[in-house]
Amino acid sequence: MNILDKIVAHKKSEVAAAKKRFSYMFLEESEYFTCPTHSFKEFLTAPDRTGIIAEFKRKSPSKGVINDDVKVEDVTMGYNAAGASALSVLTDNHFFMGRKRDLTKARLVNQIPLLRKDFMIDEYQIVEAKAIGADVILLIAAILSPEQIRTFAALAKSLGLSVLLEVHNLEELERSIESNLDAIGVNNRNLADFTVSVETSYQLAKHIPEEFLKISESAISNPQTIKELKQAGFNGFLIGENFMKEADPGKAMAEFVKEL
Ligand SMILES: O=P(O)(O)OC[C@@H](O)[C@@H](O)c1c[nH]c2ccccc12
Repeated sequence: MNILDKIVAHKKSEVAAAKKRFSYMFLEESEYFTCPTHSFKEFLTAPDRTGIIAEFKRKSPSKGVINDDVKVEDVTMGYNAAGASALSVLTDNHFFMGRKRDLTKARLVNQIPLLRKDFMIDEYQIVEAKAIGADVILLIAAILSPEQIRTFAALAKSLGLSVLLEVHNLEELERSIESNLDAIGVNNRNLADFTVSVETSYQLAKHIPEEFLKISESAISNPQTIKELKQAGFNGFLIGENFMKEADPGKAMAEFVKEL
């Protein structure tokens, strides 16, 4: 079993347990449930922002523990002050040491789009994303059927959430693309074996229709790469480890942004 299969298997049992403990009705009681969301498109195309989607990630299956010594409020406020267009917070606990509570803590102190970074395999998680304060959900093409992508995206839209579809190759892109998506993210990391190449973004860019935001995800560690990705038509740049590996990730981002 590759890592992605393991994550999905674990996620299925996690979601089944969560569903038993908290009903949909309970989720809908959240104060966030009726709150208006921040538009991913608007913030990513705002001229006074960097296009960077800055990620809070303590640990990953590929790198192990990256940073377990920082507070989510401090890091996300630092990212925001450094010009992040959006924030990404891992909520998977078993593989990434994230918590749903991390996302809600980031929500309380930031007024820019907040992406729930998790492995969505069930409608319940989308309703839950809204209830914990997210603005954007991630749908990973590698683990979802076109039918699931369609129904999950429609549900997200009905809740006012933006949808980021993640693809890693042309086949995933072609089978998954549909009108309820807001952004297409090209993951430069192959989630099945962890190899990374920014080339993946350049190769797929021309196949992404104009109407969708283009995001390049993972393995970005150099401001020059962002300049080149912008030239290739990318609007957004998802960066995690390069900032999180530093003692003060917000400060690391502020330094990085000076060279853009
Ligand atoms: O830390 P990096 O290499 O900058 O990557 C960030 C982000 O793209 C990565 O965390 C990611 C991309 N797609 C995912 C899906 C699930 C979990 C994590 C991810």
